Amino acid sequence: MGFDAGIFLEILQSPLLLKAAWVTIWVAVVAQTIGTILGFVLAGMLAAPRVMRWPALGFIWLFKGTPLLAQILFFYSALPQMGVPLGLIATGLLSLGLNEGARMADIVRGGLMSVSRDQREAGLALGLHHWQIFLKVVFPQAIRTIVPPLSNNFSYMIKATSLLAAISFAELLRVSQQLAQSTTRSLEVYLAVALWYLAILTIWTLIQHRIEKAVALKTSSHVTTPPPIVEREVVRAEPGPDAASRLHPVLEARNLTRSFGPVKGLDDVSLSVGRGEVVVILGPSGSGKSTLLRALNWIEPADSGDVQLNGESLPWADATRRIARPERLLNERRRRLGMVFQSFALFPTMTARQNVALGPRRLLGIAKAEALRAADALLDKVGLGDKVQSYPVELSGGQRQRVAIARALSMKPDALLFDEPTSALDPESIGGVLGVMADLTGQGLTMVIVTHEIGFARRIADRIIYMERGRLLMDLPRDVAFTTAAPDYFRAFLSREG
Ligand SMILES: Nc1ncnc2c1ncn2[C@@H]1O[C@H](COP(=O)(O)OP(=O)(O)OP(=O)(O)O)[C@@H](O)[C@H]1O
Repeated sequence: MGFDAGIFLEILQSPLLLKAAWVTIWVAVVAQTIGTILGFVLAGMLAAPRVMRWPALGFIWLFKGTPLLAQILFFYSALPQMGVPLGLIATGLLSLGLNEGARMADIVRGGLMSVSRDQREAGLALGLHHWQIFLKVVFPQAIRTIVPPLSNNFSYMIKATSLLAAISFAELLRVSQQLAQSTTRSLEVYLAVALWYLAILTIWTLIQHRIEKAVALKTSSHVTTPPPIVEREVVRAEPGPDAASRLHPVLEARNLTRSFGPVKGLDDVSLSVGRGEVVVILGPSGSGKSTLLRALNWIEPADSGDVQLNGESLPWADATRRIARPERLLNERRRRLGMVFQSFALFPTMTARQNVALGPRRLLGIAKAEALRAADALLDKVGLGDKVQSYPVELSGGQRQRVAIARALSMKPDALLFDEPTSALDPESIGGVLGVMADLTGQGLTMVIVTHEIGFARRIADRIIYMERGRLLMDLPRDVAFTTAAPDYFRAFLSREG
């Protein structure tokens, strides 16, 4: 008997299959809901003292360690014999729901653990109750980690309902078995059922995208109109014929622009940094200093302009025609620029020496023993010879930042970029980090430093750059920048910053 398209279409739309599809959907939804709630309860028990943890562990062990079909048959046949008669619907929902609870417990636990401890501590410090911290702080963040695997589990749940056919539950598979027997058209019937499953799962995939979008971190759609630009005279000292930025330019930005809605993060910024120069970028908060530094390293995209490293051009297209750069090209470029972040950004699962040795080992292909030896030497250089085996969590802020500097140095970069390296530090640690940076300036390294430490800039910079509202307004040698020859707006900034 060959395939008959007419019969297939008739079966596809048959009220029996339609009803069975509906049963499949609601059973999956209710079982998933039971499983998800149970998952949260079990995850809570796992985080509780031992007396609560053991029953949760036992439950998970039992339900994850035995086949779902065996659990369904147990609830269906063994429980009534033990004096607990369950109806067909209860058996189906309970077996799928309990099994899912065991699977969800780990997913929920992973989600809750993904929220960093300082978020809870910040809530406690505000005086929030534990349940308020959970509802307002932890849950909204954890849910972003929980939703993708939860959605995946629900897709599995839709298919797992077919196991209920074993206890004659009238879901899609069971009904199709009956239809195949009564019509003797198994090819058309099973094809129709497969299409039904596919349709349900496709709709679910679309809903899943919506949910993931809804729980993703929001960016504000509020558009602020920037205050009108105050016209300022741009003051740039023309570099002399033997200036490093003219003779040996390492890093050059040409006409970089970057807009965030109506806000101009970078407004036609050009600058050239010569080999061995120490350039400090100053400016009020929000003036575009970090955006510039990140664009120089291709971490932040620019709308247009060009960033040259040792004369090698890597232009951004204009705003309407962004060029997709091959990742390999960008990585090669980034490897030649070391970057130190405000928040240290050390890898928490690695010791100080592993953090420092990672780049040379993995990217420069240096042998492990040699990379570790070099890492120890660099850590010694930044005053952390006794901390090579410590993990980031065991180090103070200042020590972490010094490891970050050693890590940036480990790649022997052409230039080092510092993005407010001391802003997250207490006054005592700031001195140590600035001391290490000051030492580096004496070693011929090319450095671009964004900082609010005016005194430090005054001591170590070769050139001072001043930015305001995304514009580079001043570029002067240090000796001139801190004199009365500097423009009024810069001197006003210095007196404001104290
Ligand atoms: N991802 C973003 N989305 C929207 N606006 C942004 C974004 N990043 C930066 N901006 C805006 O661009 C401007 C420049 O920001 P940037 O972080 O570069 O300033 P900054 O000079 O480094 O400030 P600070 O000294 O406070 O760190 C600011 O007005 C900021 O609000």
